[in-house]
Amino acid sequence: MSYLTGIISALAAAKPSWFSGNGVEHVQAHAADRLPSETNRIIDSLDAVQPEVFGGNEIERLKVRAAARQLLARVETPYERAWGFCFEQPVVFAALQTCINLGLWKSWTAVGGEKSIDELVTFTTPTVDTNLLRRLFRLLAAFNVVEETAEDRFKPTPFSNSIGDESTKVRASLQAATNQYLAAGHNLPTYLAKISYKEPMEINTNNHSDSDPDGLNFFGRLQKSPACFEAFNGHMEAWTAWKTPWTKVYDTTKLLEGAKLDDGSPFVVDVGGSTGIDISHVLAKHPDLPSGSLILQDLPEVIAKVQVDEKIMAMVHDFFLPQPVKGSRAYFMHAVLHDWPDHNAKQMLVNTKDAMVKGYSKLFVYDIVLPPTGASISQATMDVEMMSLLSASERTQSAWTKLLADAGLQIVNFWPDPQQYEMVIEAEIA
Ligand SMILES: C[S@@+](CC[C@H](N)C(=O)[O-])C[C@H]1O[C@@H](n2cnc3c(N)ncnc32)[C@H](O)[C@@H]1O
Repeated sequence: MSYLTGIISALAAAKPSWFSGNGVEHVQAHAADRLPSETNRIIDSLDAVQPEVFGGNEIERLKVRAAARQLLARVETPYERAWGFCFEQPVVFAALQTCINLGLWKSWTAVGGEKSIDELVTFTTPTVDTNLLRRLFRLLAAFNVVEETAEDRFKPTPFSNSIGDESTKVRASLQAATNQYLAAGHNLPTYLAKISYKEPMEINTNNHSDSDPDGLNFFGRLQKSPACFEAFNGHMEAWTAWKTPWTKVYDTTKLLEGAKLDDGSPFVVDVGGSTGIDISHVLAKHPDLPSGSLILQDLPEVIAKVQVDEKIMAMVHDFFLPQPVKGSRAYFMHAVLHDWPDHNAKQMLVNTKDAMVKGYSKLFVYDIVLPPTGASISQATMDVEMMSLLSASERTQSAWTKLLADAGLQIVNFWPDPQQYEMVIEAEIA
């Protein structure tokens, strides 16, 4: 990976001082022939970074992504950074959502190809004013959402195509932000002042309910609005699919040793497992498991829509009630405990522990473990989003250790994913 190491070194080398106060050099990157050779060399190596160079290696791609974001933080002036956060991002998002509302992405992705602005207008319902769409597309082209090939002509990009391709759940993820995340984020500073800057801990009356038109908390809103429910579950699917499958982080083959499988005993119970991506990873890795030994649990409205292999049993279960599946070899919770403050999370853990058999059952929690320093953008964003939406949080290693100990469980090991985003926490009855 020496090529990639070279790229990261080039990214790390670019510092504001390097431009010697020449504002033009870092603004007019395309006027390469007028720039000094060092500038050209750096721009050339940045331009050479294409998705193909990673050969499908996600770890290397994520390293370069992080370095590129750090590069911008170094090179941008404080004013430019502020402008990006507060002036650019809101209108780019507004343009993306408007085109979702008009059905443009879906229609364009279905046929594909470069289109004129007039052809793009025909994809919209209701029909958008041509000049309105031109203005939105000018912005989207500047942000590389679409490619501008000539005046009033645009090509789709992998990103714009993915918004129009429902299977990617990118549209659902954007829509979930419009439905809930943006209003809550906008409200957070006011809400924190209102509660005198105490750390939010209330699950019913909280920042989300403060920003919701009917005063509902996050899950209450999902239950009331099918559109919010659909968007959030889509976002969950996209997020879970983006992560490393837990069966690649912890070797589940170890669970087969000593497992009772021939008497109809449960093998893995996925608690709050949503549409079943994680439990399906177990079946994919161990296709010979007996029918019914893999169990997916979630709320009734989620289970009603689940489509999993017939070997997986989908079951309605509220995790604040006693766990009805006793003595499973493993109980698994992915991105579930991070939705709840400690006192609620402890209740869920106690309910699980009470169903476990000491010395046989294991609990696996797959969640972010915040490092003492240097949390990534993805980890730290998730932590404050949890505060904003649910009065919940991501946890450090010591917070996990304490939470599990309070529920009568002890941690056997932390298994970090190769992306360095989450860890599988292996635990058993203390
Ligand atoms: C953040 S999602 C995680 C989903 C899944 N484990 C994953 O990682 O993709 C949280 C899940 O908890 C479920 N949930 C919320 N409250 C619940 C409850 N009281 N009982 C069971 N499931 C619940 C939601 O429906 C949702 O599927």
